[in-house]
Amino acid sequence: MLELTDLRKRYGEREALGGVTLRLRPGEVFGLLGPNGAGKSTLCGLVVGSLTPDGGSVRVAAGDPREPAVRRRVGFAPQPLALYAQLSGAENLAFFAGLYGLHGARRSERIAAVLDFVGLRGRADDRVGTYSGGMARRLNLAVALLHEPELLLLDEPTVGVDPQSRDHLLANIESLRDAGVTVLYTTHYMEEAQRLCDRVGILDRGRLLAVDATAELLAAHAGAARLRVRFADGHAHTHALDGEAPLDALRTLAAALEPEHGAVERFAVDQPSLEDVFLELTGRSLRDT
Ligand SMILES: Nc1ncnc2c1ncn2[C@@H]1O[C@H](COP(=O)(O)OP(=O)(O)OP(=O)(O)O)[C@@H](O)[C@H]1O
Repeated sequence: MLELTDLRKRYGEREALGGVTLRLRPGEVFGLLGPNGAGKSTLCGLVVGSLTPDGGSVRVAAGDPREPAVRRRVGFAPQPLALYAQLSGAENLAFFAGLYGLHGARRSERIAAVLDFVGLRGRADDRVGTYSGGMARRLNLAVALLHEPELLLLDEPTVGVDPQSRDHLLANIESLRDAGVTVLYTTHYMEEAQRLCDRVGILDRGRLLAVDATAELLAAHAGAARLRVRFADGHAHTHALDGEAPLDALRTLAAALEPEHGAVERFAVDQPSLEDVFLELTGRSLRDT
């Protein structure tokens, strides 16, 4: 559905993408995970044909995304909102529907369908300037879906949105996946990627460091789950579980350390996360970048 081959992009001296090769399978939700500045927006711009590569190629359904017929197969919800604040939600949709070549009854039908899908029918006639950040993000998604794209690009769709809109957006992406839409989803929220994505690519400084199913990435790079225990005197102990049952490990630790540090006061099991994968691959924490 989407095929990137040795894709390169520079802005002057700055290399934004340094040779990215990636194939998205039809119907998969692919998470492109990387910190600010990793090159995620640049990659999206190249896929929708708004940027021109300096090297390599982008193929969408075996075509060039700069050709209008190919571009129409792609929906894009960009990170900077592409909406008119002074128009209502419905007027924004009508405007973009016109750009996609949707007219008459088909246009009205698609506008109603996407408004329902993102849960904004009740606010359709209000000016977008009065929307919350989360509602505007949902409308941004609605615009991207008007022409029923086969490939949907979502560039950080949940940044700065309230929890309710975030849940709505994530549920929307899940139903798009169920409907067979191929989704390329960029984020720096690893828990979202873990929840939604069939496969994840770790992008850092313009390079794809790893691509695999989330479970495989965790198994290969995130290490074991960890048991954290805190004792009555304040002593804290962390133990890598490595296949051991947490309660067995807790009993062993308690027997060994309680005589010196007093009773176990608190304990927790930390499951490995994509954050650990990022840390292992880059030596940096995703939160600190
Ligand atoms: N128009 C531009 N001119 C110059 N440099 C740019 C331009 N757009 C992006 N860059 C630089 O290219 C690199 C990749 O940027 P890009 O926006 O693709 O990253 P990103 O992963 O989407 O990050 P963010 O989430 O912060 O947008 C960054 O170093 C950025 O500063």
